[in-house]
Amino acid sequence: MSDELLNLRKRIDQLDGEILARLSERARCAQRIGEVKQGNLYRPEREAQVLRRLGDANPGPLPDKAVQKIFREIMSACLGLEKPLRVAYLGPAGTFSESASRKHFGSAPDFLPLASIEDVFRAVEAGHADYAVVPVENSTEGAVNVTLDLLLANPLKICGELKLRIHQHLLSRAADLGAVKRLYSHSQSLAQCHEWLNRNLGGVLRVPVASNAEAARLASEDPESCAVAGEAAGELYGLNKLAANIEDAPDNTTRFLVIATHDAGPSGEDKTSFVFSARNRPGAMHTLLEPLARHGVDMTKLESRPAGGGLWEYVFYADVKGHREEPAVAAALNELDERAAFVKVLGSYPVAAI
Ligand SMILES: O=C(O)C(=O)C[C@]1(C(=O)O)C=C[C@@H](O)C=C1
Repeated sequence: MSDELLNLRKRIDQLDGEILARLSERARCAQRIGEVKQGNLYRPEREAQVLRRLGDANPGPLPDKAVQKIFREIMSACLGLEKPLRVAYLGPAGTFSESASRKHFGSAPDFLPLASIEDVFRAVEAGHADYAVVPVENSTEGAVNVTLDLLLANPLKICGELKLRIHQHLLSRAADLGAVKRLYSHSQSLAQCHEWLNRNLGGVLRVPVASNAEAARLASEDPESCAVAGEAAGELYGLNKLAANIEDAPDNTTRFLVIATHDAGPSGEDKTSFVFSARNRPGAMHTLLEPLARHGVDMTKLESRPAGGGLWEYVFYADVKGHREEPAVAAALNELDERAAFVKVLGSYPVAAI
């Protein structure tokens, strides 16, 4: 071994020792915070501030995202010392919802895969889970209506959001595409990759199944099958990646919400989500949204859903920039409340930090 290599490794050992000593000191601080702070131990607003500050202060050469991932895990482990969290998601293990849950909470919590989005909401309401991660919209497929309907019907709040780039891979026990006779996947993933599949696997039978993870499990049992699924499912079932990133839209992304019995405190860069319904009168929508414009509140999303009560009656889901405790947002929501048939604030939460 060259002298230079030897010396560099010695330096790394020394630095690792220093990092470890500092990490232990940080963990003791977090433990003490857990004893002195009142209320919820998990503080999404504080975590978002830590991640943003470190992203801004990063001197390199590590990319901001890499630094933030490391600190996400550090905070996850520190919070685990204060209290292990239980996080519910739409299972089975290996789904994109699991990847989203781990991206947001790190690996310290106990993760609880459940059979439906309804079950996920119910688990938090019944206290079987502290938090839940649910998909709310996909850049190619649009809104996840079950989630929107449950947000309206439920007393639970939104305390966070995150975005996950959805990369679909062709996974199999087979060594190459030529040996494959059947393809399993969730219908949404088949839709997201149909152009690639038509070009490369036109003659192969496509079998829609309940989830990508289930598709990977089936492919692991039969070397003549393959699955379209994400990285996590492929690793869980030990499959070869025959082709990577086969999604047709290069920026395929799903937005997830974090659900709890409470929302988040102000972090300095927040969003507020609410649902409202309009009285059926000409110009009603303009009257309702006018206070937002007058108070300088930016709307980032507006989505309609049938109200369920009568034909052609709608509820509207809106996201605005800012926290509900900020004066402009509070004033605009108050005025909206006076004018609308119904308003429900779903929560204020930090804009996705990573
Ligand atoms: O600041 C706190 O309230 C902490 O508990 C510390 C800490 C952290 O590790 O930085 C851990 C968990 C919280 O969700 C936020 C931050």
